Amino acid sequence: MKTTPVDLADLKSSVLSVPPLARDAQGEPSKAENRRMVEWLRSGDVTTYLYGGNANLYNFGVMEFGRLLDLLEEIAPGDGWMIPSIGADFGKAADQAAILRERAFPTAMVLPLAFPATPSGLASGFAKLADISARPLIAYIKNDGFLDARDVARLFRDGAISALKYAVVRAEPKNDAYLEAILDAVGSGERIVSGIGERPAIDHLEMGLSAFTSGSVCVAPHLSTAILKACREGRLADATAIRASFLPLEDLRDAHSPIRVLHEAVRLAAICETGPIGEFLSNLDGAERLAAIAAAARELKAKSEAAASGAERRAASA
Ligand SMILES: N[C@@H](CC=O)C(=O)O
Repeated sequence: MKTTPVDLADLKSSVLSVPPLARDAQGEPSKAENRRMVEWLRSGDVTTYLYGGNANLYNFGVMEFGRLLDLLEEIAPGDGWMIPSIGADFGKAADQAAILRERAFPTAMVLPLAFPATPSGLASGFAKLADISARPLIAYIKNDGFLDARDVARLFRDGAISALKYAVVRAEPKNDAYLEAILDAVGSGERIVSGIGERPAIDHLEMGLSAFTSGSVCVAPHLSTAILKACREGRLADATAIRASFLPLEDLRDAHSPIRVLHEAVRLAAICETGPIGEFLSNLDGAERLAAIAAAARELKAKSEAAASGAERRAASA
């Protein structure tokens, strides 16, 4: 597992997968099933695993946190970068940051608390959490104005954060005054990752962001990696064509809850048995809805497998 400080190459080198957390029938995180998830991602050259919203860590207890960190260490590939999340409220985040201080994880992401919180209160809280954990953290902006752009720049300068996950949904991702203000204040997008999956990722990379996070990468890692690679090589038409394969599943995620649909999609595509989704959420039901998710997830996974075997064939004949 990567234990060195986060550098620019770490942020650029892989899609940042945001996996669901597989749990057993008793609701305990399952080492075997989460390992299957990570191995499938690794087969598609995905080396970064960010356990946050899709893992329902918003509702994960402090007393279980150490055991989760143990599990993440155990299932991490040798070159894997595991990123746990802390929070969302300050008190829970501070308790988790104290646990993190004793561990080798290079960073953790702070889950966003929209209420009760103010931009300046969040900025000073982030600095305290970085002190408690003794490492720079990853900030996660999901709502307009969550943090002041100048505070984001200051948190970077002071070493309180090493990256920002930017996830404010816009009808037109390139028309985003808040993101522009953050980019102006920080001076570059090299430590900012697009945080809303494949849909806005190409536009965000064009705007200078370094990479993107994704839930659906858990179904189709080879294709998501191909989007990142195509963007890096300036093949935007190729990236856009590959992205089209993700839209049926992304549409279902947007319609019925991104977290809940992903949890079932991974199971229905036979990637791993995800089990119960965790407290304060409930697994999706409804035969018709699950059938639609299964069809979209299986088709997307099949395309990822086809891309993988095409790449293997090309490598063998080269
Ligand atoms: N929310 C997005 C990106 C991850 O944070 C997704 O699940 O695709």
